[in-house]
Amino acid sequence: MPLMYGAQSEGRRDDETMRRFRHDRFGQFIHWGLYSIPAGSWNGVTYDYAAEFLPQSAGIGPARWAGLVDDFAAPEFDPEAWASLAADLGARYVTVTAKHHDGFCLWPSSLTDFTVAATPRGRDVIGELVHAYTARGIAVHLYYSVLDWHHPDWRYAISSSQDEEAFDRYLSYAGEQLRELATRYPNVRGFWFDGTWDESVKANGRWSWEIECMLKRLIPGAIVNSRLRADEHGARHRDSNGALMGDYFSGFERRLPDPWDRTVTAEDWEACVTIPQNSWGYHAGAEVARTHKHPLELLEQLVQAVSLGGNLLLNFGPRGDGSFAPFEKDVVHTLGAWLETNGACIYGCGPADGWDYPGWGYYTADAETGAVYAVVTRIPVSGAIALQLPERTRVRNATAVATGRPVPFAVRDDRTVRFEVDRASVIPLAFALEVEQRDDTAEQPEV
Ligand SMILES: C[C@@H]1N[C@@H](c2cn(-c3ccccc3)nn2)[C@H](O)[C@@H]1O
Repeated sequence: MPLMYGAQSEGRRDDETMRRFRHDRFGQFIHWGLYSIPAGSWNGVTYDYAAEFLPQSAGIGPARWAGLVDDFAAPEFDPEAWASLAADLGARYVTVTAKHHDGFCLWPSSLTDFTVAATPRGRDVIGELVHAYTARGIAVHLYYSVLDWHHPDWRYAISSSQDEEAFDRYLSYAGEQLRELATRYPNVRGFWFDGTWDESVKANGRWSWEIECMLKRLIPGAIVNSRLRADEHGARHRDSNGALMGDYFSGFERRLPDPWDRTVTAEDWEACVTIPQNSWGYHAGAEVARTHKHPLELLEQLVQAVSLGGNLLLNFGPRGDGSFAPFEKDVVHTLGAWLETNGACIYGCGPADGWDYPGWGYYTADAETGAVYAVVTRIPVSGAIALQLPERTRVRNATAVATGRPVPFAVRDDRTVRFEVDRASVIPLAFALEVEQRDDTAEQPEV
C-alpha cells in the first residue's frame, strides 16, 4: 500500500557508519538519573519493580520526584572512569539515557528547568560523557524517552481537542529537545528511542518520520532505532507493508530471538538486556538479593546475538553517586577478559551460513573473511562435541582462538567432525575453523 510515513529506505544500510555499528556488535547501555538515588526504595519501602519506575511503583507525583534534583550531586561521577570501564568491558559503543520516562534531562536543555543545570554541581553529564567516550574511540548513542511523566502536555491517548492541542505542544517540545541534542552533540552516532508504545505516539507517525529526517539532516549518517517509528496507520517498527523503519530492529528487550531462528538474520537488530532480572536503573535490592545474571550468562547472550546477526546492548545502572556496584564490575572484568583473547569471533562477525545451531554453543563467521568460529558455551560432560558440517564442506584445520594452538579433531563421516574440549574449562571455548568446499562430483558413487 502507498505510505507517506513508512520506511524511508529498503534493505540494510551499507554506509560506513552503519557498517561500523554492525561490526561493533557489543554496546554498553547506561541508565542513570534521579531514579538512581532512591534505587528502588521510598519512605522506607522497597519496591521490587524496576528502579526507574519508582515514581509509578510508589505513587510519587512529579513535584515530589523533582525534589531529588537537589540530591543529584553525583560526587563519584567520573566520565573518564566510565569510559575506561566501557573499554575494559570490550564495548565498542555506549547508549546513555539523556532523558528517561521521568523527564529529567542529563544535559542543560534550554527547553525546561528540569535538568542537570538545576543540580548542586550543574554538570553537563551528556556533554562530559560524549567527550570522554569519544576520546576513547567509543561511539555514543543517546537514549531519549518520548514518554514523559513530568511534562504537563504529555498524553497517553488523545480523547479530546484539548488533548490533541496539549500533545501537539508536547511533540513540539520533544522535537526541539532532539534538535538541541543533535546540535549540541553533533559527534554522537545515533539515537535510541523508547516510550513510543502509547496510542498518542502511535497516532503521530508523521512526527516520528519527521524526527528521523531531522536527525539525519543534522547528523548525516546518524543511526536511529526502529522503536522511534510509526507509520500513518500506527504500525510500529515495521510499516504497514512490513518494511523495517529506522536502521535496525529494536524490539528485543530483555529477550533474544531463539538460537535457531535464522529469520532474524534478514535485518540488522539489537537486543538490550539487564544484569538484574528486571531493573535498568540501579536497584539496591538487586545488589543484595543476588538476583542478577551470572556474567557468563550475559557472555552467552552476546555470542548468541552475533550468531544471529545482531548486536547486544548490555545495561549498567550506575549508583546515584556515580559509582558502579561490584556485581557490575565483575561483569566488566569477566566479559572484558574473554573478549580480549576471543574477540575475533565477535567483532566484525555475524551468522555462519549453512552452519545450523548445534546446541552446545554457536557458530559465527567473520563478515569480511568468511572465517568460521565454533564457540562452545555449554561444555558437555563427555568432553566431546560434534560439528555437523554444511554440505560439501571439509574442515582443514582448527585452532583455539584464545591461544592460537592447533586443536585436534576427528572426521566421523562426510558431514561430521568431532572435537575434544577441555571439560575443566569454566569459560566459553572459541575455535577458528579453516574450511574448504569439497568437490564431490569425482567421488559421487553410481546409483
Ligand atoms: C530500555 C528499557 N525500556 C524501558 C521500559 C520498559 N517498559 C515496559 C513496561 C511494561 C512492560 C514491559 C516493559 N517500559 N519502559 C525501561 O525502563 C528501559 O529504559
